[in-house]
Amino acid sequence: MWMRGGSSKGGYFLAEDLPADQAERDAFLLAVMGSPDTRQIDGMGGADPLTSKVAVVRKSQRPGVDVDYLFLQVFVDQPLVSDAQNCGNLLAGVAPFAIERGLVAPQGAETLVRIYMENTGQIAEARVQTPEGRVEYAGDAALDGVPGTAAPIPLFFSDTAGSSCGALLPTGRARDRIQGVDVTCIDNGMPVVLIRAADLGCRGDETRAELDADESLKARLEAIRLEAGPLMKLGDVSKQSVPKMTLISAPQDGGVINTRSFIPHRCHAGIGVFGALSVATAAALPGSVAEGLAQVPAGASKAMRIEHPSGATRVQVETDGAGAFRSAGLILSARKLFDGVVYAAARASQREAAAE
Ligand SMILES: O=C(O)/C=C(\CC(=O)C(=O)O)C(=O)O
Repeated sequence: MWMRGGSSKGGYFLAEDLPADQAERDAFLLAVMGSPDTRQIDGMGGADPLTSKVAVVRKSQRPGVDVDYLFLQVFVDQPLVSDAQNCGNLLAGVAPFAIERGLVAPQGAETLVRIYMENTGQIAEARVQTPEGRVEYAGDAALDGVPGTAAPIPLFFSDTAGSSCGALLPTGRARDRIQGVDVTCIDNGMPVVLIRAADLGCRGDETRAELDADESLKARLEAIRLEAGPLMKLGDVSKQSVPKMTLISAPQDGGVINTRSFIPHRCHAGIGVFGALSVATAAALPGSVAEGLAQVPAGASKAMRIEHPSGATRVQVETDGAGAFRSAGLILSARKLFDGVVYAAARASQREAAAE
């Protein structure tokens, strides 16, 4: 099934429909998307990292969990399929897909689906509108970066710190200096390196196209990223899509902070879901590079708008007495676009790349 999940789009597969062997599975998915090719002309991918994504879903054997979700990023212009990151946007489509495929029975007007996120070993809860026992996609929830409105899918997370790096602050510090630039390395659902835009000669409000065209900026970011990877306990990240690199600047539209995120080689049209949560966490962290830029609301329960090129992502955060994030929620939506048969035959080069 092809679905929009949040502000991303991708293929949703039942685990049992994919080859069990990982190299065969990856070769098949490269062929499905048409990678590597900047246009992905021979496949379903949309020539953008945000539309070259896969969700693999299965019924869960874990107590209290309905389905397991594995996210796979299929690179556009490299023969790589990576499970090293999670994706909160495709996550929005997992619960409707699970109901559509009969993995979860509808429970009345609204169905709660508990999802184990295999990439990070953490749990998310999603609520899907299911009047008359069927998924309702139409509704009035708007998402910046997605035209129109759709039925809201509230998502809730209570345990996202150290998702891939093992600790909220993987270097043990709120601020590090890499390649002469102050950075904050953080992982509250997504490994992210925050850098003040001004420290790299940027304003922070550049368009996605302007930033994507800035080869010297991208080279600088990549050099910092390759050094940050091992410091963040991610090892060699040269063939990985994490950590994400986020330029921050003062909010321009009443939000907490303004962002431009590289995921990691192209600028995001908005910001990832867990990326936004990690940035929100850094914004509230004393000593981070966001200090002096971020406008963080007072109180234990915080409505935080993270500004990005398409508008803002709204995250509702609950903190404990000491100000540490305890849980977070946000409202996304998803839409079923197509359900059918995808035709793909891996070429020898795709099989060889996937076997490496
Ligand atoms: O950062 C990326 O690669 C893009 C994402 C990931 C995401 O959703 C997240 O951070 O949770 C997206 O917008 O789909």
